[in-house]
Amino acid sequence: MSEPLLQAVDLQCERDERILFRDLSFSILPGTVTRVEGPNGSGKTTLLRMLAGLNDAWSGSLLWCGKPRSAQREEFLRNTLYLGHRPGIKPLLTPMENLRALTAGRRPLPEPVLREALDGTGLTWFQDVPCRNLSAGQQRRVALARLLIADEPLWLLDEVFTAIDSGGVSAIEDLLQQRAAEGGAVVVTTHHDLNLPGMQRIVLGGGAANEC
Ligand SMILES: Nc1ncnc2c1ncn2[C@@H]1O[C@H](COP(=O)(O)OP(=O)(O)OP(=O)(O)O)[C@@H](O)[C@H]1O
Repeated sequence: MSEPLLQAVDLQCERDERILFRDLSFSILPGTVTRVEGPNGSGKTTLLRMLAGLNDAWSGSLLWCGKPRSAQREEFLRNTLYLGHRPGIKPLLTPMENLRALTAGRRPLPEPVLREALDGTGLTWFQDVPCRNLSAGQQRRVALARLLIADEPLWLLDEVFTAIDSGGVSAIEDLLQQRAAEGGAVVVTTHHDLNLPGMQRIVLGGGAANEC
């Protein structure tokens, strides 16, 4: 069996004196898709932000490739793609300008590759329109174009299906499965009824947590 990319051991997180989850342990193996599920306010976004290194208010341990994540933060960040539940795009910039900004600081990608990614999300005719003039789903698609060019082995995706139409939903589901088939790992929160073959589930709610 291959080594986990990410391992969580006895995670606990408290918000406003309420325990969101405790004793939460799980492994994220290469080649897998994991869905974090639970009712509103159960801590899905909080957990994903913890995994992404964006929230330090927790206890327990997180290992990246078998070693404490804190000791190899740069390597972890280089190998992880996090998409938050907001599209995170700038309204005055065009989709192309946004995609360039979203990928800046990573491996520089030539313009045709970025253009192809936007084409792949159905934004061919909107590449030069300011994003504030796009619909909610189209704005989300700009952020999702990152998935078409991402080579990070670990994807942490918060509510990526929000505002996406049914054709887009199946395209994203295919992408997640493709990432796993390529040996990557995906952790996703969603209220959409995602049910991929072999999918692991982390169920939050009621102050306890289970891995299924
Ligand atoms: N920065 C913060 N400070 C204090 N409490 C917070 C903070 N962020 C989130 N919370 C609280 O933590 C709880 C979990 O929030 P979180 O956004 O993780 O839930 P969620 O499961 O993702 O919910 P939803 O399904 O509605 O998106 C909520 O009760 C929220 O009010």
